[in-house]
Amino acid sequence: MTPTAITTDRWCGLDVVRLQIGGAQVTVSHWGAHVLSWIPTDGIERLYLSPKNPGDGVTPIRGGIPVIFPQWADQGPRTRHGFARRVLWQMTEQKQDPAFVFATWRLTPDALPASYRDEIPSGWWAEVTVMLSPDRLDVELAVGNDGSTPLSFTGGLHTYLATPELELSQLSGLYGLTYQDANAQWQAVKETAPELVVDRAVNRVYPAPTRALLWKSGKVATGIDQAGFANLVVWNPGEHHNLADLPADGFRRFLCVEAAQLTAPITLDPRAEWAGRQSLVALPSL
Ligand SMILES: O=P(O)(O)OC[C@H]1O[C@@H](O)[C@H](O)[C@@H](O)[C@@H]1O
Repeated sequence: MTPTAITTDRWCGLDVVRLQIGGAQVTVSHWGAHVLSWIPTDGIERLYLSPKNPGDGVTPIRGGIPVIFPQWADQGPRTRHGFARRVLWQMTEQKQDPAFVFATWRLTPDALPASYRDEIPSGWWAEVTVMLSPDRLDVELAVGNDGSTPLSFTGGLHTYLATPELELSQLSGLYGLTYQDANAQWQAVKETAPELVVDRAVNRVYPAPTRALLWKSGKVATGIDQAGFANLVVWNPGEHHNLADLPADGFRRFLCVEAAQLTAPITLDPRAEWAGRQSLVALPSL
C-alpha cells in the first residue's frame, strides 16, 4: 500500500498543508488556496516560487499556482486578477486513498472584507480541490451560484512552471493555434513554432488546446492538460520586468502556462455550477 500523509507546516508566515503519497508531495497555502510546491516521485520541483515573496498576507504570492477569481488580470472593474488570491480559504475536506490524496478549500462571501464582497452579487461559492497521485497533480476550481441573480466571472489557474533556464526549455502542443498577443495590441497571430522557446516577454492568449502540452525543461518533462477552461495563457515578464517580488533574473526560472477563462466570461444562472481543471503529469527524465 502506498503511504500517504497530510501534515501542516508554515511558509513565509502562512499556514500551509502538505499532501504526500509514495514520495510525492504538494504544499498548499490556506491563504489563496494556493499551491506553492509540487514535487513528484523523481524528487524534482516542478513549480517556481519567488524567493522575494514578502509573505505579508497582503501581497499575492508570486509563483506556484495562484487561483484567479472572479476577474482575470485588469479586464474589468474588479480587483486585479481577483480577490481569491488575497484572502484566507477554509479547508473543508481531505481524503487519503491508496491511489491518491486530496484536499478541498472553500471560499464564500462571508469570509471576505466588505470591499471585495461588494464586487459581485452575493450567494456564490468557490472551491479549489488539489489532488495528488504519485506522478500527477490535478487542481480544480469550481464555482457555484446559490444567489438569486446571474453571476458572471473570469478566472484561472496561473501556474508557474519551473525551469533551470527558460531559453533552453520548450513548450510543445500549441502549433497551429491562433493566439491573441496581449503585448502587441491583442493582434491575432498563428502559432508556427512546433516547440515554443520563450526568449522575451510573452503574454499570449490561446484557445484551450484539444491535446495535452509537453513542457521540457532541464532533465525533466511535464505533461499539461486542462478541461473546462476556454483559454490557455502563456506569460513571462521578460528581462525588463519591474516586479518587486521577483528577482532581477527570476524571469529565467519559470514559464506561466495558465488554464484560464477570459475571452468569454462564465455566466451562472441561480443554482448553476461550473468547474475547470488543470492537470500536470510528471514524465520520466529525458
Ligand atoms: O503580477 P500579477 O498581478 O500576478 O500578474 C502577472 C501577469 O499575469 C498574466 O496572466 C497576465 O496576462 C499579465 O498581464 C500579468 O502581468
